Amino acid sequence: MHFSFKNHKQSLTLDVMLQMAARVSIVIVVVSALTYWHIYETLVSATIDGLEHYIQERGQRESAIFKLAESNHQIFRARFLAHWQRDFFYNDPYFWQVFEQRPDQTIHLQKKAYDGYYNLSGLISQDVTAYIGNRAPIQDRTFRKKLLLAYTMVDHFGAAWTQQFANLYVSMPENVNIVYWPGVRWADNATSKLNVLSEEWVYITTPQNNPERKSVWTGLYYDPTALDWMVSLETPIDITPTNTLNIGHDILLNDLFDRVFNDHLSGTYNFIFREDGRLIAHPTKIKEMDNTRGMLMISQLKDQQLMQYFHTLHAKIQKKQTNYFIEESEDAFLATSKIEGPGWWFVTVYPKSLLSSPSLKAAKFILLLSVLALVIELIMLYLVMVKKVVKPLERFMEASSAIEGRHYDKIPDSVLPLPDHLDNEIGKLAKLFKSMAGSLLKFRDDMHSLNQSLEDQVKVRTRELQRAKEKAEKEATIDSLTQVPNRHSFYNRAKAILKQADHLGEPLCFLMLDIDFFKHINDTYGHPQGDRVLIACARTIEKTIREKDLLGRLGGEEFAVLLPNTKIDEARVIAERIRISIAELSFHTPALTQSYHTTVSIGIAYASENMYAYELLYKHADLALYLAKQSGRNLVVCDTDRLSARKRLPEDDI
Ligand SMILES: Nc1nc2c(ncn2[C@@H]2O[C@H](COP(=O)(O)OP(=O)(O)OP(=O)(O)O)[C@@H](O)[C@H]2O)c(=O)[nH]1
Repeated sequence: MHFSFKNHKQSLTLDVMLQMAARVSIVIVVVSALTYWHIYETLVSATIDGLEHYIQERGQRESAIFKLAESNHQIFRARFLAHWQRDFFYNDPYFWQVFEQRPDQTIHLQKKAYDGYYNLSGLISQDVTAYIGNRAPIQDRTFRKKLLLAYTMVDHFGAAWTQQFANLYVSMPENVNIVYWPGVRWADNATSKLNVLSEEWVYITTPQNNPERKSVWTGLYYDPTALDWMVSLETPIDITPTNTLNIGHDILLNDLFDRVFNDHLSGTYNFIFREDGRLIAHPTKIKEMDNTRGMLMISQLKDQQLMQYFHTLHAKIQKKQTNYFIEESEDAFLATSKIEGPGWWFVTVYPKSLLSSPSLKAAKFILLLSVLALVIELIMLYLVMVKKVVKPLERFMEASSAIEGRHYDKIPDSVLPLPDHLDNEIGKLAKLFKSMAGSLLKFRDDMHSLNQSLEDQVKVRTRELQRAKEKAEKEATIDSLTQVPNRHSFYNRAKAILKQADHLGEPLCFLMLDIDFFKHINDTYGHPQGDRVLIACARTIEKTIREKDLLGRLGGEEFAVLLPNTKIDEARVIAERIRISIAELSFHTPALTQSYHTTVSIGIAYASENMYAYELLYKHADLALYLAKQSGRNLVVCDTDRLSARKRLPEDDI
């Protein structure tokens, strides 16, 4: 049997597979989405932890140089004041051995202070230049003492600190600057026009600009002498409120910028800004910074993303007094740490795409694996469904078709095997199906037997009915006593014969017989004897007439014989033969004590031409019989005899 399916709803396997595929697909999508979400959240958490460590360390690292500068200045100031209070050794000859006055009245250190010479301690002094404006109070011994102590300390400390700093200098409000700067003869070419008080690194230290008298930082600037980005730390030393000086460090920022730009986590970038919105370092804004010589405000840049970062971080800095934190913006995590000293903020921009990308990759991988697993599962399901469900169902369908075709025996006999060996529901169904087919088979056989039995009964009953019918018919047409046609039957048959004779124009005779004195026999010998006489007369008449002749009992002791194709003379011969045969019969009483005889009277009517009517023949025969009775009985009288006798008999006798 072949089953074809127009669509999946007609195939159990396809339907189940499609439904499963649809539901599992939803699960796969949900699982993939959850995987993405879980990995992303895990990565975010791990990244934030890592970033906190990173930014903390990075902040400390980038702050180190600035903190060192501040530390250096504290040491320098303490040492300077200590020397001053202990009345630092000073004498003019020594002062003028290292300083010199130029024609423009400005005072400089002698060239040897830069080129190198053995000082009073026997050590080499070098790399120091100095400029003292021509209006400085050089006549003031205290001023000269301040200059010499400052020079001596710059000479001593400068060499120790050049590893980390470009230089060390001391400036004074009297238009003085003494600089230790290897490789840079800073003051050599300075003329009287130079006023160091106009420089930021000096004027920010004045009591007006720095009333708290603490270390202060200049802004970022590009130093044309050093060809480097710099920031300077200035620390005031107040010998008295009016006698002051400042220590200065120029901190080269190239290394810092280089680290900002190049030392970053993979996929991230760093930038530095100042709390007031000034951009200190940014890998993509170098050109703008050069153009503005380090005075670039973030708001000047038309960079919406950077502005957003700044606003986010600024709000956070204002709110939270902490040196490092992680802030989340729309598209990135902003790991931020304060750089101690100049009050800058170091920011690492960690794009969220760095996290979403691996999360998406993992989710895609899970999705791919799941789809692969689904395809394999569907193939397995298809194979299992075909083996475990479809094949058994096909067996059931074949078996059902067999039952529909009434071939019940094919199932219990396992011509169409059902999976009744299985222990599951299909196995149970198969057993039930087989049992049902067995019941149907038994029912069919029972029905067949019952049918056969009914058919046999019907046959028997039909035969009985036939016999009864035949008997009834016979009883209806045959006289039960004499077994010859009764009056009614004789009449019907005689009419048919008469009709045929009339049609053929054949001659025909009608005999009417009546046993003589029959009442006497009954009365004398009993009614049963009378019956025997009637039977014997009938048998005798039968034997005497021809096969084509028709005998009938008209009633009582009266018989009639129709003789077809018989002329009157032939009829008379037959009638005489009957009369004689009966007369010759001998009867005995049951006890054989007596014997007796009987006779018959016969009337003959002849049918010819227009005489074929039964009633007419009957009447004529009856009249002839009457005449025979009247004439003495045991006689044969023809109708024609009666007519001739008529002439002799009165009409009333008829
Ligand atoms: N045993 C017997 N008697 C019958 C049967 N049918 C009629 N009978 C009797 O036949 C007798 C006829 O008597 P009747 O009509 O007087 O005629 P009959 O005695 O023969 O006198 P005739 O005909 O004049 O010679 C009656 O006694 C009837 O009871 C029958 O089937 N069996």
